[in-house]
Amino acid sequence: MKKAPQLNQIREQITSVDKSLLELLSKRRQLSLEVARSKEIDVRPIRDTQREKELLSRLVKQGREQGLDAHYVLSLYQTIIEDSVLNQQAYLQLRADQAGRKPNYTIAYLGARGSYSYLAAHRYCERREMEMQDMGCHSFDEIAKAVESGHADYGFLPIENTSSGSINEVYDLLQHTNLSIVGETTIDVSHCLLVKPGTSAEQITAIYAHPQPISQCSRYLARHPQVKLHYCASSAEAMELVSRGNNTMAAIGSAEGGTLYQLEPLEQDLANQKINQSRFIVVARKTVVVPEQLPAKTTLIMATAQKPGALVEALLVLKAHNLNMSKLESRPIPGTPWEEMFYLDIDGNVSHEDVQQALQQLERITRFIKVLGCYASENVKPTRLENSQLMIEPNSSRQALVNDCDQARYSREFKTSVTEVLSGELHLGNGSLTAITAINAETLLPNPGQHAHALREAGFQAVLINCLEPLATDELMQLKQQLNNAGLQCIFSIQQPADLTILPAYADLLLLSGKQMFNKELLTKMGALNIPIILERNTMASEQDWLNAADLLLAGGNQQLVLCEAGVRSFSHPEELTLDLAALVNIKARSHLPIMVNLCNIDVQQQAQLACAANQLHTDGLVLPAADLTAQRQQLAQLYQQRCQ
Ligand SMILES: O=C(O)C(=O)C[C@]1(C(=O)O)C=C[C@@H](O)C=C1
Repeated sequence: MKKAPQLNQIREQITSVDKSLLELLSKRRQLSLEVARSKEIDVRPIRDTQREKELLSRLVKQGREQGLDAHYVLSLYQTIIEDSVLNQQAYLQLRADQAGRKPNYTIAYLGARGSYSYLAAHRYCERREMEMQDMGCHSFDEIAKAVESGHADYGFLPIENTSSGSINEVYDLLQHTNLSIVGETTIDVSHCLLVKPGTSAEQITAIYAHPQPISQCSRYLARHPQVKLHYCASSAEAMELVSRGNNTMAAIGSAEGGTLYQLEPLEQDLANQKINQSRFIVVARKTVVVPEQLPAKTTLIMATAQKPGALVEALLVLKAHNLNMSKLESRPIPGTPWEEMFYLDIDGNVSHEDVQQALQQLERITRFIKVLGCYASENVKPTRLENSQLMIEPNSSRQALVNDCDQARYSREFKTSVTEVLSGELHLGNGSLTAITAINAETLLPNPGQHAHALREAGFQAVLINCLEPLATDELMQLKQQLNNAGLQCIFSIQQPADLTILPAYADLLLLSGKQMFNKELLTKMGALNIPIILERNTMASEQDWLNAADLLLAGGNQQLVLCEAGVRSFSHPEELTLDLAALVNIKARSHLPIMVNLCNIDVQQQAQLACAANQLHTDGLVLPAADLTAQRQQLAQLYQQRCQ
């Protein structure tokens, strides 16, 4: 028998190859900095996508000759180029700020060493070769105060997470502080199960974690129901507790943070979502000037006039100046019910003419407007290659994994005209507002005919029926008939796979509950139906997850699809849902599918105001919970009127 080569010898060779790879990567970084120096003198933009395309297509070709597949080479180099661009940006920004350079900087952040905020701050400083003195704080307010009072030079505040959405507390804080946003940074949040060395999985009886990681790892935790969960104020506190404890305890945190507490990762990638990232903003007392060559982002807050269409009017100003809005968020103004403050991120430099002009125009049509900061954008969009360049060679097993993003069925590239979904008098996607009310079957059943007419008269076009208990087929039939007789469409919600065996026969439309959004089998089955489907977003789903689910459904053949935003989880109040209004705008830009908003799971106090905001942003439909019909009739009249203006 042939003798197997010695494992140790092969590993030694791998170690030596890895060392050479790192040396080469370091050399490439140095060269990239030389390029930045040359661009500083010539005043050329950092990003040169033409050069990147040439470089990537050559590398993909050379990689193939070495037996490496195109996607592997492409994703490796996209990471390398992102690093190169961010280093060049950091270098040029530093050169611009040179006059104010200090030997070291005090950085205020949430939690203690090892927390995700600490890691973000650490990485930010490392790239800028800034000596960091860390100042852990207990709250966002404490961070702001530390910077305002001069005890810290910079503050790091988490602003959004790909799984749990915007962090409202930080947005609210920005309304009251005079600090400026001077930078941003995004980190991968990779949750691990951290234990004391020598601990085995069977020994663990308690897990310590911050509520945010607990909600982001819910599926992993559900697989271990016997383990007791302990909520902590920060990931750092959880790690500290475990480091002082015994082998029955584990913490959820990053592997990097764990090393600071002598903890080892027993399991990795615990989060429900594969891509889990957090974006932080950096605040300081003084503004910075972003050099010409850097892609800049300007964040502003504004309160629009109290009249219908005011927000759209403001957004049209940005459009007229060709300014892209990368984020839109709304928050209530404390003490002024029904009024809200909008937060906008614009791709543009505040010192540029187009941004200046847009701001002046906005000043004329808003009640309040303030620039929170202009800073270098760290959103490095990867350069893509043509699909033909990435075509997988025959016999490659990776072919099935190719996700042809440019040709995604939900995208505007795939279909230029907006999809219109018609069912009876309900018309979604034609620019008008459709109003749907959500009611439990038990409420409707005693007298469905009378109920249906009252709902129609109040201004609704459809009823979303929730069945708390399974209904008999004659009851289902009765509900549909009575609603249809009153001119209303009947929507049933699919909460679990079994619902699909009965409900389609008695519904005009079906709503797939967000809870089932990741259920591929169910998506495929609903894609095979010839009945309009409303696809609700899962509270933990990113926009891309949601669109991917839509794509799977469309692939089944059913093109009568409507998306429905129903709220996502946020950092500050993970137990409550936050309506993601920016998703409404983003999805409309990316997809031809109609999109509506379900307010049933949102805090009652905020529903009226959010309905107004969603209407101003041209939502195709609104789902409102059952309420007093006279009040709802008035609300709908106002919304329809607002829409016509
Ligand atoms: O060639 C350049 O101009 C560079 O700045 C280097 C580099 C790279 O890392 O390869 C980085 C950014 C540019 O967009 C293109 C290429």
